[in-house]
Amino acid sequence: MVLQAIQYEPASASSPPALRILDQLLLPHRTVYEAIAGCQEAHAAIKQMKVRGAPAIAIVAALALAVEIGAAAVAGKLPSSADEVKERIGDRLDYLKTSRPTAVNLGDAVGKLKVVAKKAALQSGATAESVAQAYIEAAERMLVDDVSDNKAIGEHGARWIEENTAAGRQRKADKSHALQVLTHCNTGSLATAGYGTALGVIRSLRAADMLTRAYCTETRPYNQGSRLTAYELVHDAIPATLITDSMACALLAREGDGLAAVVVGADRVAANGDTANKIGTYSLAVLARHHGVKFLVAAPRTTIDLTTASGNDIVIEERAPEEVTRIKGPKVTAEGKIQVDEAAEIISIAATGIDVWNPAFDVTPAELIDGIITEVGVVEKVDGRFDFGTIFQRPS
Ligand SMILES: CSC[C@H]1O[C@H](OP(=O)(O)O)[C@H](O)[C@@H]1O
Repeated sequence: MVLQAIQYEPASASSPPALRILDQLLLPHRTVYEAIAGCQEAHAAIKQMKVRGAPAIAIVAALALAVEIGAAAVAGKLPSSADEVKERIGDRLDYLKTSRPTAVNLGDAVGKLKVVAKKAALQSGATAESVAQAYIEAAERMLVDDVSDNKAIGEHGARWIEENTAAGRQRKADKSHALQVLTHCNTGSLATAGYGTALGVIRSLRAADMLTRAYCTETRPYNQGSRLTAYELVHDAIPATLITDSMACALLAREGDGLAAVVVGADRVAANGDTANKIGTYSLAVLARHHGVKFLVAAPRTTIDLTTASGNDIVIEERAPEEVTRIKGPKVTAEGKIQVDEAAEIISIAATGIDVWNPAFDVTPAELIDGIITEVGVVEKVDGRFDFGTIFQRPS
């Protein structure tokens, strides 16, 4: 079974495109796909984090509008002119962009897709249908491009670790040596269109027989690590160990050179390399630096935001207190049987009346980042500074 956060069927002669998302609030014990008929459903699913992950959010938003437009076209209910379709596309994309603020991929996709619609509407002989079709094709290309980008990220990251870490060099020379990696949150097939970014690096290391073990943090409070990354690693039969977020320091102290790198994803990389990622990432970067372990960010170029100067300018989403004070999951019998077919239990784990701070992300300063792995190569600091100028000229 291929793990897919997103299932999409292109339009046929008689039926519009169809989109379904895997409801990640029910993973790992229940696999339920939910149909997304348009922008409202997509906005709600993204806001509730039924689907999450910077690339996946952008792709689901883009495809939800493709489904909406495709359905209108099949029903003969598109606005009558090319310009009206272009305006409708712009308005719906602006609405989708409000679903979550921190990940730049959504905003990047919105900007690019608006340009597609604008250019299509300016074509001589443009019609409502031609603008609609141009948009749908561009949205569908995002799904395909993301998987190929992630596989390239995986390869670049694996090669960098092999060449730039003691464990990598030892493991390449002698397979009796261990090479372990620690990752945070979920950056795999459940956060993207497939394969993943940081988890893509782990997959590529494993495919090259370089990886002996992956460690994943549980990533409180949403538990992307224990519910999603652990699920992906078990699914792929990659030797892996789950730790609580608070165990990371003891792990780095225990594992020494055998732990080659901490590899994480990103939601927004600012122009100076400061990186917003899941809450807890910054503390891992500090620990990695203290223990002499490489700290790597894996992200496609669509996550690099040259219009945001530094981490100080990144809006950090704050989420509901209940995500911290409650946990939800299936009951477990005294014999240890997980009751997946019964309604999930919601359990309070905090004192009533306590104030809660629940930022979904934090910012890791560029100074603590050893490399940013993209689909066109690994960017390292030169004279202490990241310069992304060249990577946007490189062909994918
Ligand atoms: C390749 S996913 C990037 C990023 O998205 C996750 O956040 P969330 O689960 O809240 O959408 C996490 O920060 C990942 O590193």
